[in-house]
Amino acid sequence: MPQKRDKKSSKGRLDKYYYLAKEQGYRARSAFKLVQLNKKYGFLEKSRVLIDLCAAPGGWLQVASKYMPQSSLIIGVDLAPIKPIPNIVTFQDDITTEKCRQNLRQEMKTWKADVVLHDGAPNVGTAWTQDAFSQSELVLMSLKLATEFLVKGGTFVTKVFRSKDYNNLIWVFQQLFRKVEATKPPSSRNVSAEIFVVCQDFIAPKKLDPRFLDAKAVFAELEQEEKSKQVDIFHPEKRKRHREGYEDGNYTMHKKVDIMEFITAQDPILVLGSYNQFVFESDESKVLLKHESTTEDIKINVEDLKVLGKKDFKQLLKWRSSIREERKMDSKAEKAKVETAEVEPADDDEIIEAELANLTKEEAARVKRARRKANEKRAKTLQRMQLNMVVPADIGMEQEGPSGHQSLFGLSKINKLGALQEVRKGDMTLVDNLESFDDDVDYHVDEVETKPRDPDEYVDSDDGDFELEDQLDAMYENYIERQSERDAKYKVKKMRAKENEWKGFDAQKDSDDEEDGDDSETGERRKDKDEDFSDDSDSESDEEPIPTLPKKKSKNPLLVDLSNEEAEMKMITKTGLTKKAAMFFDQDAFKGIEGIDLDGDDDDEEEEEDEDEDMAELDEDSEQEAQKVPTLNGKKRKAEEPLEEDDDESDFEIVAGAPEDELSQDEAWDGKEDKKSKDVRKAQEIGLITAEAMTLAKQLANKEKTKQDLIDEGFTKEAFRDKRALPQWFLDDEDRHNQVNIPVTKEAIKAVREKLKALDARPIKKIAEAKARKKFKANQRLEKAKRKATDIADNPDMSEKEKATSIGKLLQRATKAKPKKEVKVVVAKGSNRGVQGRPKGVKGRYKMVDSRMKKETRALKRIAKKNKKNGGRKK
Ligand SMILES: C[S@@+](CC[C@H](N)C(=O)[O-])C[C@H]1O[C@@H](n2cnc3c(N)ncnc32)[C@H](O)[C@@H]1O
Repeated sequence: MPQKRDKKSSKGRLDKYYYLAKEQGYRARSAFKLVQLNKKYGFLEKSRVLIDLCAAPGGWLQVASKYMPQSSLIIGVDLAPIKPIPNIVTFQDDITTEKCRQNLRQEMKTWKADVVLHDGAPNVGTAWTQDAFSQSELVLMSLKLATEFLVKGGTFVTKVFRSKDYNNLIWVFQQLFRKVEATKPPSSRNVSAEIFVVCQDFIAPKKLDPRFLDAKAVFAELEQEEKSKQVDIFHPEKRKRHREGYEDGNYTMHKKVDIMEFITAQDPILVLGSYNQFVFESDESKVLLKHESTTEDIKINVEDLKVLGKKDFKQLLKWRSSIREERKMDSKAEKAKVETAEVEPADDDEIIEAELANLTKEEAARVKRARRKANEKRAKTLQRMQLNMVVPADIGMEQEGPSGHQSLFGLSKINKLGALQEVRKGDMTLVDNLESFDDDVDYHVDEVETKPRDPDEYVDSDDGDFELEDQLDAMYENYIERQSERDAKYKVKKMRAKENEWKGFDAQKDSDDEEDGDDSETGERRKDKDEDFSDDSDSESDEEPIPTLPKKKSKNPLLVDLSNEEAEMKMITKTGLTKKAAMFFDQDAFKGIEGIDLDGDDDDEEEEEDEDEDMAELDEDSEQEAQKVPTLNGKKRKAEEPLEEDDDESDFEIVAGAPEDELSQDEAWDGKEDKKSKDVRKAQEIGLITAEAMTLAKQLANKEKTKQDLIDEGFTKEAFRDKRALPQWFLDDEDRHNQVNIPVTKEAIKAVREKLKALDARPIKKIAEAKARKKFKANQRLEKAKRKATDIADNPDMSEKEKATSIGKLLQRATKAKPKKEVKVVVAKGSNRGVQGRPKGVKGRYKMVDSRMKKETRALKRIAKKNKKNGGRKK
């Protein structure tokens, strides 16, 4: 059920002045208007007598009493009752009446007022029943009272609304005061048409022409040229809205119209902007009132259109759309009719020009959208970084990367035509076809993105709506892209289990078909797979990029030529390693290890940057290399051999949910097949997990050994031993004593230890998240306190000392740690003996204790003490 809208909070009514007023005990936020006016003109401090006309609820009176000298005479009058304020005289009257004048006279006795204030508004507190003329009249009436009670040289402060009468009023003020200034204090809302006129130095003429204070004479209509009010039907939005005053010829402040006007209007936005209220008066609209889609929210919203928030606004437009749709008011025939009736036939040049203009506009919109998307993405990443949820390395991987030659696959591009699905299947024909009409892809994209808007669509969903749609689109695209990325990663992981070398899509096709089973695999299932890997990608920085492609130069626009990069990779560094190898050993895990510290040139920043960029890829390669080892060791299959997915003896068979086995990870590498699957899987996931793997990887990278050497070494007598017929006791014995002696270097052991240490030190995801959350909340608290402190600091109404204490208290509150929750100790005796779960009458955290536990704790303490005495030696 829709929530009732809180009128007070809409339009940001509860702004900082509202809170400040609350904090400082003012009855109304309007008090700050007088504070600010007085700050500018300084009339209160030097006054002894003040009259506040239209003073309820008394905010201005409070300010006056605060700033005026003690024992000043302050009188407040209003139609509404004013709650008593110490040392202030208040009474209830209509300031336009003689009675009010008499009462004032009585209170003033022989005194003259130094200041007369007037903040009256006829509409306040009631419905908008009065018109602007009454407001101006009220001002004139207050001026009349001011002229009667003001001392010569006194000040008159009044609120006026910008209207046709404004200039006339100012002219009258100028005849009676030497200095007249109109001003809008910062606390007066911009959306309000009110301004304040401060009239200083009252002339106090001996004789006053009564026409100055006669509304009829002052507001006599000036002869005005009746301007043509032709509405530009092609650009209705250009019609100037008189936000801060009244439309010519229309002096009513509150305008209402039957809701059918809004429903049937060609431009509903214009109607919305022109009226204050929609009413259900006509028969047709009465039917609408009972319509099921006319919710309470809609009914409330239409009561005051000037305070509509964006959500309300959209809600109202959507409601209008639904009604129009239901009544078939948007039929194309009708639209066409309107169009043909309104649009004049244009010549060819005009059409071309219009089209060009349209295209430029669309292009600009597209660029803007792209920029916004990029900004959103960046903001999101930054936010995640602030939450410590990512490390910079992650960011690099999340970035789309420069479009064009840098990115490996144009996944988003091929995805546009559903080709990604085909690629998943391994069918490259569609993708290859793309090559020939690459431009078309862009064309299609543009066409989709910049489809001209239906005029009614425009009307029915404001600009904000489109922005929202765009944002959602951006998020969705981002999501899809990530999904395809993950799909690729998923495939890579799977493929790695079967294949040593990437064969390209074509070679991969068959195995992929088998592997994916039916390619019509639902999105649901694919999502599941993604989820399996999602933890990986979210929490680990070592996300895996797509494997390198074959060197064969491909003309396919979707494939990036990496030959140059590969050549670069092969460059020999000063240390004698290939650049690729040097970069591999530049990883954190190898830092500080003498033998592996291969960075020969620390100062070469450029190279370092390059290395950073490619690190992920290299890491991947190295992992692949390392992961090939168990395959080669355990089973003699040549790297170049095609895969046989269904080979039962495949070393990389991943057993789903295989039970944990107790074998050491090292054993994963020595060719033992059955129980090692878990270790192999771990090795696949984590990469270089063992010292042996490190050693082999180092040897490979240093070119001490070739792949062939490793394959050859894999041919041991152990590798071919058929263990199926052997008894378990024998196998266990063999496992224990017949270990293949693999030479492991000191450095490798150290590196592995470092790596494991780093892994241990890394908090688990949940802890990291909780920490991030805690930090985020603390930041928020601090931000809030800062905001409040700024408000206090800006408050002109507080002394420096007051400000300092308030801010101090605020910060103290913000930084104060929450008291630790107490744990109640409950002794398990009496009614609590043998109680399962929470004992009766115990709230919050508790701990059950019993006498046995007490004795045991004491005994433990005693033993510990004894041991300490004996220097830790046991007897
Ligand atoms: C904006 S409020 C004044 C707020 C006041 N300055 C304060 O700070 O609390 C306007 C007031 O004008 C009063 N008012 C309007 N017409 C009046 C009239 N003819 N005579 C007396 N008061 C009137 C309303 O009752 C309302 O309380």
